[in-house]
Amino acid sequence: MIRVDIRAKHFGPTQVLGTVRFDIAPGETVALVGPSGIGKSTVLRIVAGIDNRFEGNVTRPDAMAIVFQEPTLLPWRSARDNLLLTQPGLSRDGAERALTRVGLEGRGDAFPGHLSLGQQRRLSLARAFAGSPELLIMDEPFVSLDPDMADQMIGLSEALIAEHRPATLFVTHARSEADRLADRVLELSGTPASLTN
Ligand SMILES: Nc1ncnc2c1ncn2[C@@H]1O[C@H](COP(=O)(O)OP(=O)(O)OP(=O)(O)O)[C@@H](O)[C@H]1O
Repeated sequence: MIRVDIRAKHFGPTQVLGTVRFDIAPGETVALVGPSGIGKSTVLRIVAGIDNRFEGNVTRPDAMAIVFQEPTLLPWRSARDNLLLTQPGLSRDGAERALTRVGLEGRGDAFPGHLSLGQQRRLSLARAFAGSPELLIMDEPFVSLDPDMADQMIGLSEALIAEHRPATLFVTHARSEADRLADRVLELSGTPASLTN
């Protein structure tokens, strides 16, 4: 169980978040929506443990993966090494299977710069799921993709989530994405932004 209990978050003198409280059950997918600048990424960073400067508590599992807006791949390492370096327990065969699962069969030796943006995003997804995360966090993972590619990536994410069943929290601007992928949609509102659910 992921338990988020944020009571306040300030940037300098500005209070950005008030009470933000929600749980995510194992296997549940939750979308976080709200207007631009309200604090969605700030909530994600706190839930992920990247930002510890807030008032409140977050209970999260150790096995966690984060997918950012832009693929954060190591440019001088092959696609295979991008998986193996972050998942040392993964075998070479396991890496090949993970690449094949996202449509990158036989591309293990390719460097990220030689992959298309869509392929880089597929590799990021493969890397996120390779560690069998109990908690998956995604920050606008489908933004700036053309509609066809966004549709493919959403479909792939949906399938991987169904196979691995992590608790998933993702931010999106697109209500259609939230409705398609999420079991539950949480909306941040107000100043400072809050949410109790
Ligand atoms: N490191 C920082 N220092 C100061 N202010 C910040 C910092 N990071 C974010 N903020 C401010 O906190 C507020 C919330 O930002 P955040 O990025 O969480 O919003 P968001 O809802 O994710 O926005 P968007 O949908 O546009 O990505 C904004 O007013 C932003 O300017």
